[in-house]
Amino acid sequence: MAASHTDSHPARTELASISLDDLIVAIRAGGVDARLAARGATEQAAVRGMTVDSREVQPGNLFVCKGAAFRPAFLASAIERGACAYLCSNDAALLEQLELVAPGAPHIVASDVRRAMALVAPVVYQHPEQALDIVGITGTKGKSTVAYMLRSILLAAGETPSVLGSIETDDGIEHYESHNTTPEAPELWRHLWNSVKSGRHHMVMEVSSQGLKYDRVLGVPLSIGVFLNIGRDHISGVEHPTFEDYFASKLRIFDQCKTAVVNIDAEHAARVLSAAKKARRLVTTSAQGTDDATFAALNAQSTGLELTFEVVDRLDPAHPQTHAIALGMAGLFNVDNALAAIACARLLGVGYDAISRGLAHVRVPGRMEIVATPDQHVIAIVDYAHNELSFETLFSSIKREYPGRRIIALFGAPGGKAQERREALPRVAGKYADLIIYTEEDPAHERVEDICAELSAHTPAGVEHEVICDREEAVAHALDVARAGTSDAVVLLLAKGDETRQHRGDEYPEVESDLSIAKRLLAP
Ligand SMILES: CC(=O)N[C@H]1[C@@H](OP(=O)(O)OP(=O)(O)OC[C@H]2O[C@@H](n3ccc(=O)[nH]c3=O)[C@H](O)[C@@H]2O)O[C@H](CO)[C@@H](O)[C@@H]1O[C@H](C)C(=O)N[C@@H](C)C(=O)N[C@H](CCC(=O)O)C(=O)O
Ligand SMILES: Nc1ncnc2c1ncn2[C@@H]1O[C@H](COP(=O)(O)OP(=O)(O)OP(=O)(O)O)[C@@H](O)[C@H]1O
Repeated sequence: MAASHTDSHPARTELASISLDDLIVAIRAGGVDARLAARGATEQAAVRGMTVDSREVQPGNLFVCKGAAFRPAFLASAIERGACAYLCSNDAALLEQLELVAPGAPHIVASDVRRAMALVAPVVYQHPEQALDIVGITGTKGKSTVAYMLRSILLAAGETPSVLGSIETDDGIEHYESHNTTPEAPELWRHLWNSVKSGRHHMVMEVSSQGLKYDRVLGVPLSIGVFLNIGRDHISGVEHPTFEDYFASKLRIFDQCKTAVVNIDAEHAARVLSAAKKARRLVTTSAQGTDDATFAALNAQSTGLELTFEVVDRLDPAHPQTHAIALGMAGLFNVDNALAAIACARLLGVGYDAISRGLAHVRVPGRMEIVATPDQHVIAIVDYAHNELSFETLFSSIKREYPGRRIIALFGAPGGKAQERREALPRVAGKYADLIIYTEEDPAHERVEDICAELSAHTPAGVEHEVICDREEAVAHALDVARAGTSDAVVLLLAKGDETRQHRGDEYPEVESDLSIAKRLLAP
């Protein structure tokens, strides 16, 4: 997919200036009303780049005034930093306030400022999508994992894809720990532009339900849209009011993708498949080996240190092919994720040599990372699972993958939020674990002792458990207990992944990550 249109595109290194009139045309073409104000000053208003954050304004930027927490002072500061014009909503009181802080500044007034900023962003950033294959991945669980798997495969194939998701943002020019899974439209288009500027051909991005609902990805053409799974999550006053709203938001991914990749084993698959008809092409995956799927996995097994399976590839139905895959991660659910990554890679024209190498060496930070003693008596797994849904998936998978091993689980619960986890997590872990160790997990303004006492109180009767508030000490103790045991053990270090900070009070002090402690103590 990539090479055909990428190679025909000339290299671009600098953004051109765009007139406000051109931006108005783009907004109106997208069905949003817009008008230009302070026309007399517009000769100076040649736009180069744009932003929604006054703290990031560069000279020549268009500044977008939007948001619940927006203050006119942000515009004043944006102008001071060199913004040449602003975009705002058609609200008389707001317009009056903005005129006071930026008298005579040229601006565009739009009937829907969120959609308007998404409509102008591709024009400001000179349509970088024409030179990229953009892969969008949505689902309740597994988005980051699939993104990293696909990146690893593309790297093995000699490409350097950009990545945008909940863990990191890397577009070849900017590289940082992400704030949101899917950024606001102007930021997103800047990352697409940077990708083109740095000579990249692919953007692999996680697409959150919030991103879809609030038009952050409006107009971003996806070569491939992946729908992994859907479960109850992100339902709250500040996210989605209902499961229906959450589900419907996620299904919007099919409005903008050429090829849809759908996991047909997931719950609600029939509705997902029906929505996926909007895409020009449908490709399906199944880890249950079904003959109906375009990509199916057979004989999935864990060796303790890796997962192996065979993939049956029916992308060309007349010539199905089967390949052996080894994945350097734990968790049978990662076969679902690997199939999605394989499907994307194949659609992008990558062969099985690079697919096998990419998957064998993939590392997804803090997700099902394995550290073992040389004799494999103790296998530690660092994972990010932190809610009921991911605990249930993780523990049931571990029980099947490591039959006969003693299961020692270590986790806590965060302070000041998600109160129900204090009942749910011990209940789920208690069904599978032989020993649970409760410890610190971002206590914020609560006492770790109190949170752990609540977790202890909800532990099912008869399940052995301990409290060790100092997380480093707790991890060391879990590994010591496992090492000293007569039977082989798997130690699950949960919920923090490879995070290196604890949220204590208003501070975020640095701590050693679970992964680093496990490596130091088990495999120095
Ligand atoms: C704080 C908050 O709740 N913000 C939500 C709100 O944004 P908003 O447009 O009203 O903007 P705001 O946050 O009130 O800030 C006002 C504006 O002032 C600007 N500003 C601020 C300070 C300053 O000095 N100068 C300045 O210019 C800010 O850049 C911003 O543009 O309304 C938007 C929709 O209308 C939400 O997307 C957005 O969610 C924030 C970004 C957020 O973190 N949301 C989470 C729930 C989220 O999106 N999560 C998903 C992952 C979860 C999933 O899988 O669905 C994600 O994609 O990250
Ligand atoms: N396909 C899957 N099905 C169920 N659980 C999964 C799947 N993939 C990963 N998980 C679990 O979810 C956790 C988070 O995985 P990942 O970061 O890939 O998901 P995500 O969709 O990006 O999540 P988030 O939206 O929370 O950032 C993993 O640590 C693992 O426990």
